[in-house]
Amino acid sequence: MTKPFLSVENLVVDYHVPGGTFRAVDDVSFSVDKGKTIAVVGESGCGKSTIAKALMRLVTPASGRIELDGTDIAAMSEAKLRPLRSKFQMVFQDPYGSLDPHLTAQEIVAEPLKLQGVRSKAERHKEAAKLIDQVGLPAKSLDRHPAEFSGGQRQRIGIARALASKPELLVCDEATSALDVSVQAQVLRLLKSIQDETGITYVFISHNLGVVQEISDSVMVMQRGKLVEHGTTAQVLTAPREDYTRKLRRAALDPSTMRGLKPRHVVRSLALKGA
Ligand SMILES: Nc1ncnc2c1ncn2[C@@H]1O[C@H](COP(=O)(O)OP(=O)(O)OP(=O)(O)O)[C@@H](O)[C@H]1O
Repeated sequence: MTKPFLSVENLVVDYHVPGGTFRAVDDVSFSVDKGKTIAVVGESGCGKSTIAKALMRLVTPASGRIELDGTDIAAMSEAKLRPLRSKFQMVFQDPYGSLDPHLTAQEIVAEPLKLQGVRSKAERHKEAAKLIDQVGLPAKSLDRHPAEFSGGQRQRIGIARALASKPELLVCDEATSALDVSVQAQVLRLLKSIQDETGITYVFISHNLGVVQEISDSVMVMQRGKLVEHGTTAQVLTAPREDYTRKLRRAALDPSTMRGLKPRHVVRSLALKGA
């Protein structure tokens, strides 16, 4: 059997808070094979973004292992991490806030290439233009600034920037949540086609079960820092084993929380009701 591309074992993440520590992720283990997508779901504050930050090593876990292609990065020093950082990248929820407003789209996408040691500016810009084309933006986008793009287009620039360093793992933290439903569907299609082409592995954080159903092969459900259920997307969404997952699914079916689901998702989600 081949080893999973990402293997997380007994991950614990603590935050320092006044008077002590707060355990945001408590003994969480999961794995995902190369070229597959795992979704992380759960209510607000359950620890989804903290898992993303730990995978990116933006926070240092208190304990546990994060094996990326066989290398444990959980406790690695920044100096040792630096050459590996291009392997794992992140796409954020806010496509505007995460892009430098003073740079053009081409400069934004070219920047990671500088960090990777591509010395020639012409070379960096050529590669950025290729990536901008790959994410479906027209060539005339190259000289524009973030303010001149729509939310969906900005998210495409964020994806192109994340792909510039040819990562093997992309963590998408609510990457489509700020987008309206049709644009959300386009960005999901884009992510899927990139995965088909490159074999990239995704960790997809979302509160939207419709989106999760669309993109992921497996789902892990978090509650108050703990992993409560983990299985294939079909199993977790159609035949959840845990009450908490059933509650999340019911909440997703509630018309007041349906905003953000495209009609196809609503139909599918409703179809799940009888399952
Ligand atoms: N820097 C921090 N210091 C202290 N506590 C934090 C910090 N960041 C997050 N937390 C706490 O850790 C818990 C998990 O937060 P996290 O952002 O991972 O949740 P989440 O599931 O991503 O939530 P949301 O869906 O609202 O983004 C929350 O209780 C949060 O208040």
